[in-house]
Amino acid sequence: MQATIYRSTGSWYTAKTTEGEVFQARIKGVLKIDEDITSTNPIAVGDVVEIVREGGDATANNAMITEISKRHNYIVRSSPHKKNQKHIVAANMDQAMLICTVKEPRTSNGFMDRFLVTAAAYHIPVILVFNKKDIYKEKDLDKFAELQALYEDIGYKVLLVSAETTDGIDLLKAEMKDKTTLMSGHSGVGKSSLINRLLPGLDLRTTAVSGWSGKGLHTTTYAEMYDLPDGGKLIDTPGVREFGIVDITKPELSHYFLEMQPYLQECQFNNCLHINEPGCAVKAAVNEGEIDVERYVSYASILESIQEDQY
Ligand SMILES: Nc1nc2c(ncn2[C@@H]2O[C@H](COP(=O)(O)OP(=O)(O)OP(=O)(O)O)[C@@H](O)[C@H]2O)c(=O)[nH]1
Ligand SMILES: [Zn+2]
Repeated sequence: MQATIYRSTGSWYTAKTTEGEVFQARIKGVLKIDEDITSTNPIAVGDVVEIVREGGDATANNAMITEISKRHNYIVRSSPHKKNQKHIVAANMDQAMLICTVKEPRTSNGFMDRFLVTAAAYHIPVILVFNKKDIYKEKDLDKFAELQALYEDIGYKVLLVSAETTDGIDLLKAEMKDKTTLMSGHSGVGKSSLINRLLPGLDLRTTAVSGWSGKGLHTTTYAEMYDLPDGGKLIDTPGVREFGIVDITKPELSHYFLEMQPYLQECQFNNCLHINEPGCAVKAAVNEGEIDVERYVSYASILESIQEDQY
């Protein structure tokens, strides 16, 4: 039977068949995976697998996973447990939503750009969802408008919602209908509150943004997939602070800043990293205001964080 992984807790997986039957499944032997990736987890949420009911008992919903289908995409981050190893967060998504907010606690451009770069590298379209609209004062709305213009210009969709008042939630639902959407965001942005709006009855725990630091507490630990009531699936990811730029090399990086792409062929040197090289078309575009300065600052900072030995 073909099934999709909805949850993984290490050695056990929750798999749902196309008919909607739910199994607790585990891996039989060593799975052959047709990918050039070694990760700490062989199977991730969103994976499509072949399962066989265990022990021939038609009443027990235990199963063995015997095969895994080729992924059409996946997103990885550095393993939380093992240094220099990758952990597959989720597979087979149609899109990702990054939940952001301009206050309590404000999402930095650097954080957004890292997420956008990672998603671009894995060919996953991103929608930026700004939450907590209800508490935005005039200056916050101005900040939002500025960010909306910046990211929409590059080609990203940007939404403004409130989990508190449900303002904008219908638009969010419309974007998710019949698609598999990964939702991410740093702790405290209101991801759990939004998911509770999308999946009434689920009642994910939400935590008040903790004390003086303004940073939320982590309440979620495992990526998990849910069926949306109006069609489509939602993948909730743990309160990841940052998606690592695990697989990206320095020369590749500018390709994932989508607005830089048209200039890359114009640089004098074809291995230009767009920092100090003469005749750099990217820097010229920044100086002429065609590329946003803050995006360029993000670029330079991510470039610096990429290990030299990967270059
Ligand atoms: N004013 C306002 N507060 C909100 C909104 N959405 C969430 N919050 C509050 O923000 C805090 C964090 O919300 P959560 O839903 O727990 O945030 P989270 O992103 O899931 O955080 P983690 O569970 O730590 O990953 C809580 O105090 C929520 O009540 C909103 O739209 N407006
Ligand atoms: Zn250049």
